[in-house]
Formats: sequence, C-alpha cells, structure tokens
Amino acid sequence: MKFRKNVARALALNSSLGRSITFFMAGLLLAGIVTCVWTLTRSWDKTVQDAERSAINLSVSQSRQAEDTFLQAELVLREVRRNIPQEGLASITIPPFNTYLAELKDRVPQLHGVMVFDAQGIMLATSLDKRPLMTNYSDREYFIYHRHNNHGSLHIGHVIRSRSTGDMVIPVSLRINDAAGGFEGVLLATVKVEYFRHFYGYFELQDRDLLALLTTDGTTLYVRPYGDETINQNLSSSPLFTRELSQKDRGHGTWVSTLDNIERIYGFARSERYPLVVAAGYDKSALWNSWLRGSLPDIVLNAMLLLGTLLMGAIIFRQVRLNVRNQTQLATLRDELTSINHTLQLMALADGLTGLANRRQFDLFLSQSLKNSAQTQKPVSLIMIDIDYFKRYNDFYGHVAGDNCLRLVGDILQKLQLNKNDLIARYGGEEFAIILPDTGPEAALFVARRAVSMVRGAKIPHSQAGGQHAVVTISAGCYSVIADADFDDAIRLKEGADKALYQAKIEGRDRAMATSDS
Ligand SMILES: Nc1nc2c(ncn2[C@@H]2O[C@H](COP(=O)(O)OP(=O)(O)OP(=O)(O)O)[C@@H](O)[C@H]2O)c(=O)[nH]1
Repeated sequence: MKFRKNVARALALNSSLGRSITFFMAGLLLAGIVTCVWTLTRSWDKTVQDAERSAINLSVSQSRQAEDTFLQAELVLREVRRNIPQEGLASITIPPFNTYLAELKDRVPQLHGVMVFDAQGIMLATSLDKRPLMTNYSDREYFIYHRHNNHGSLHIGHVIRSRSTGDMVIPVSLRINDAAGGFEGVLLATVKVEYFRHFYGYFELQDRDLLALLTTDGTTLYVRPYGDETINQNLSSSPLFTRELSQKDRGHGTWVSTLDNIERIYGFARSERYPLVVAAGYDKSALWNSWLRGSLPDIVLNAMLLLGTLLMGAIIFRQVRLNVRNQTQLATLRDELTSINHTLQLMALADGLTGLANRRQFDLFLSQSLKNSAQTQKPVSLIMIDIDYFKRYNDFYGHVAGDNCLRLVGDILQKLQLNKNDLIARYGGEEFAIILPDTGPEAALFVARRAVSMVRGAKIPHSQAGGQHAVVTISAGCYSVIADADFDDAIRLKEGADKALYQAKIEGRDRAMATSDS
C-alpha cells in the first residue's frame, strides 16, 4: 500500500499531466525495449542462419570430397580386376603384379595399400613393401561380406588397423568371381584415415567445432577434432540418423552430440554414390559468445539509450511533481483568498454588533428594490425603527448594556418571519430599518406593528422608559412608494418613513405609524 502510494507520488499519478507523461514514458520505454530485443533477436537469428548455411556448404563439399576419394580407390580396384588374367588368380605372377599394384597405389595419395586375396583369404599380392606376418585375411569383415554377397559393387567397411603397417585405414573392396561366377577372391584398397585427418585440418574451425565422416549405419570413420578414440563409434542413436537423415539427404539442425554432449548447429550431407555421410557442426555456445562480443557495442548503445530515456523521464517527472505541488499550493492559496474575500464581503455588508445587514447593504438593497419597482410598478415599503429613550438606557445601564440591548432588539426583528426578499438592517445608532419589496402600506404597517409588539413582549427591562411597563419599546414609521425613475425615490421613501416615525414618537412612542403621499 505504502509502496503503491510512493510510486503514485513519484510518477505524479494524481495529476492528469503526470498520468499522461507516465503513459507516454512507459510507451517510449516499452517501444525501446521491444525494438532492442527485436533487433538483437534478429541479429542472433541471422548468425544462426549463417552458421547453418555454412555448415551445410561444408558438409556438402566434404561429402563430394569423400566421394572423390573413394571413387579414385574404386577406379584403382576396377583396373586391377580388369588386369587379372583370364585363367584366374592362380595364374598371377607375384613379383611383377606387386610392382604393378605399388605403381597404382603411388598414383593415388590417399591410398594406404592395394591387395589381392584368394577364396581362402590368403593374400596373393600387395602394393606394400613387406608382407604382413599373418597372411590369412579370411576373418576380415570385408572378406566375409564379399564371400556372402555376390555383386560387383564397391564395399566400404569400418576402420581397421592395418596388419602390415599398424595404420588406421578404411577398407574399400571388390569381389572377384571365377569364370563360372563363383567366389574367387577379394580386391582390397585401404584408404588412410590420416588422409582425412590431414585434409580436415586445413579448415579454419573453432576448437569445439566438429567435422565428421561416417558410414550411413552411423559408424564414425573420422571425427575432427578428436583422435582415434572416436573412430568406429556407433552414433546411430544420434538425431542425425533418427530424425534428419530419415527425412532428407542434406540439411541442417541443432542437437546435442551423443559423442561429447556439446550442442552444435549442424549441416549434413549424404553421399549419392557411397554409403557415407558428412556432418559439420558449429559449437553453439562458442557461436553465442562470439555473437555476444560482436553485438556488445549495440547492446551497450541500446542500454544507454534506455538509460537516457529513464533519466529524461526522471527529470520530467521531477518537473511535473514540482508543477503539481505549485498548482496545489496555488489552489490552496486561491481557496484561502476566496474564503477571506467572502468573509470580507460579509464584513463589508454586515453590521458587526447585531449581525444584521449594515447601512451599506441597506443602500444597495434599497436601490435595487426601487429599480425593480420602477420596472414592475409594484410598491416598495420602508419601516424605520427607533428604540425609545435609548439615551436614558445608555446613561442608566451603561454603553455595554446598551450594545447588548441593540443585539437583543436585532434578534427579535430577525424573528419577524418576513418574506425571503425582505431585508432587515441596522440603519445606524439605535435605528433599524426594514425594506419590504413588492409590499404595500397596509402590509408594511402590519409588519411594523408586529415588530413593536414583539419588542415590547420581550420585556427587556428599562427602568427609565417612563411608561407603565418599564421595558424597552420601539417606535416605527412606515412609508410606501411605487418607484418613478425620474424622481429620487430613495430620499422620498426615507423622508416618508422618518416622518411617520417622528409621528409615532410624538404620539407617545411604542407604536407604529404610517404616512402617505397626500
Ligand atoms: N450603546 C449604544 N448606544 C448608541 C449606539 N448608537 C447610538 N447610541 C445612543 O443612542 C442614543 C440615542 O438617543 P436619542 O437619539 O437622543 O434618542 P432617544 O434617547 O432614543 O430618545 P427618543 O428617540 O426620542 O425616544 C444616544 O445616546 C446614542 O449615544 C450604539 O451603538 N450603542
């Protein structure tokens, strides 16, 4: 609650200007944040797209390169098969044939060796300088494969360690049939894994980026940047095989590698000719860090802009708060002045002793009433009232008691239940006056008599009054006119009423008299 109050005060929410500026600043801030996030998101998306494109291109080009590498091995094997005599493998003259194989192998740098095996797996010829110690190869996967699969296409096996040199090699083999179509032996070319290690080393890649050559059954032939420990790993459970390659031959995707649990952005391509796949993956966290470093100036700039907006907002809010405070102070001041004015107005128009209208208000009211009368041609009556023997009262009871007596008479006159348009005023000294607009002489005399009677009935002691009751009494004189704009009606009215009052005094006081124009 307190927090909400503080926020409302800080943002000057209690003023419409404050509210408008709050909404404007909030909109500006929101637009700034949205633009900043949108720009950065787009920039990151573009970085990812570029990485995906680059990964696809790299995997496609390396798939082609792998195809070329194995095609050259296949061409060598097919040439060897063409050069096997009609009579079969048994008729090969070993030393010259070994030389022939060595020459062929030297023409293709990626080849580790070229060999010929008979139907029992015995090595008959080899391009290698020295023969391996164990000469029977019938346990090798490629040999078993060809013995059981009678077709003339190339077979690419998993990586094996050469029994003659100890090198890691990829076996590429062809079956040889005899004249009757039966199994006669196997032609083998081995491709150096080192060749791929060397070739993949040319590419400018980050430490944790990956370039892998695999067979389509998910077995790794070589994975850069790793060593021999990742060769012949089964990655068939990787999203590359379970998700991507089951749908398309080339493409991109992001997944966590089953080999090292690193998330990468991958591109992949399957060879059209051989059961091979190449995958190129960029380490996503390295890419993120690099993007972050590159985007840092933008981020700092955007943050500064947002900070600038906030600062500007703070300054504006400070001004608004000051403005609102000044306005509040001004409003309070204005209210106070209005109230003082009102009091002053009342004071200017009211009699301080009795609270009745004063002489000034009497004159204004009389003037207005006469104007109305001139227009409506209805009569205006004036009753002039004077306290009897008031000098004696003052002399006997003192001026303070005299003032109190004036207040009491004022209170009694206020209880006369006049029309709301009538005005009772203290005319001056111990004299009162009642203006009765739209009232004729009879009604005025009736009111005057009631006033006389009520004051007498109040029984305010006046031992010096001289009458039989020894109470304060009043005398009243009434006069009525229908105003005539050409004439000084106020003087006429006052003189008439004074004359009647004088008459009442002469007649013995404590009474009301009326005079007329005649
Ligand atoms: N205490 C008090 N006395 C006032 C005030 N204004 C006028 N007086 C007194 O009222 C008295 C008026 O006396 P007069 O005009 O001679 O007449 P009166 O004694 O009332 O005699 P009549 O009018 O002939 O009955 C004077 O003594 C004034 O001093 C006032 O505000 N307070």
